[in-house]
Amino acid sequence: MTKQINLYQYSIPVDAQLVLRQRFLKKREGLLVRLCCGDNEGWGEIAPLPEFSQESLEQAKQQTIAWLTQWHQDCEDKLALTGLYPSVQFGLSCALAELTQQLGKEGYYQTVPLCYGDPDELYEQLDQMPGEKIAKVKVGMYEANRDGLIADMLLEAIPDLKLRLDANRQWTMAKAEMFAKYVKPEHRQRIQFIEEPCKTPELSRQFAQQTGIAIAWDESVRESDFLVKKEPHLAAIIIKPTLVGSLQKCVELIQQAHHQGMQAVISSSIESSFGLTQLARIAQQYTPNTMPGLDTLDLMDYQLIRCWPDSPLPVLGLDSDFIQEIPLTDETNR
Ligand SMILES: O=C(O)CCC(=O)C1=CC=C[C@@H](O)[C@@H]1C(=O)O
Ligand SMILES: [Mg+2]
Repeated sequence: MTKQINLYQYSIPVDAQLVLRQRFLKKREGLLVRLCCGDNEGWGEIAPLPEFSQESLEQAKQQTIAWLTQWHQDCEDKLALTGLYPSVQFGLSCALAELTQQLGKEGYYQTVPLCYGDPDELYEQLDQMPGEKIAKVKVGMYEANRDGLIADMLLEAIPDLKLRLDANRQWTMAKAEMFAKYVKPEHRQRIQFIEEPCKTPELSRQFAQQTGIAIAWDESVRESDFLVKKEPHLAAIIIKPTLVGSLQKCVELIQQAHHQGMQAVISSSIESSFGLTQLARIAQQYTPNTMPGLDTLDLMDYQLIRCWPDSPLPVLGLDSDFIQEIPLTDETNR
């Protein structure tokens, strides 16, 4: 069957305030691949996240071009993704899944609103949220007692609210204890989990044990020796597919978590609206009972090709100045 491939590179301006670990991110860059085979086509986004991904965009690009060239020549259509960078595996596996109609069209577009510190913004969003009220609050950036006060205040003010908190391994045990001191014991059950509260997983386990507050693994999931294993107080694993790898690998992690009675939460690595809508479809298909963490589109000034339902952001098409087609060899375009 005739195969055709296109590769695009995009660069979208982002909100001036976006700080990723040590650096300000001024633009979000990535690749879009389009695979065509006969009448079918599949798309994927490959967007290593600075400060989080090990690979650079340039490395991902070179690897993608090499894989695409091989795929174009390959008759069997079974070209493996093993050994590729996680972002490359993820983007290509999505394109292949779309190509072979294995990724459903429906998406889980209700996502957990993300709050970076000002709780007032949350009230209005939560007010309009249909169904289960869940919010995610970043902690560990300011004083731990302030984090505790805010969490307790939100839980007090909204009796059916559930919270997810994310400390990104920022707290020492003393700080984590300080946080917990301000959250009344009767409110603690409504914290679905804190993602990686302490500087090490072992300290996070101890914190959960002492306070009865549930935890989730996020950074740990990306460590090479990570195994999904139920432990006391461990409620969920967070899966950021761009940082984890192929769709198949993500699905395995999800199934392992579900078999052991834990939640698996599909979460953003600040992809464009293109990648985010695919993540919403993955969430709908594989974690339909767990609201995904995909509330990062508003960090960007534009959407890219595919729209997030009801987003007011302008949409860039393939003809926009923010997107460039990367020429491949003549053969691959034929
Ligand atoms: O999980 C979510 O709800 C949103 C995604 C999110 O919080 C993050 C995405 C990417 C990098 C980080 O800044 C942050 C995280 O620490 O989990
Ligand atoms: Mg996190």
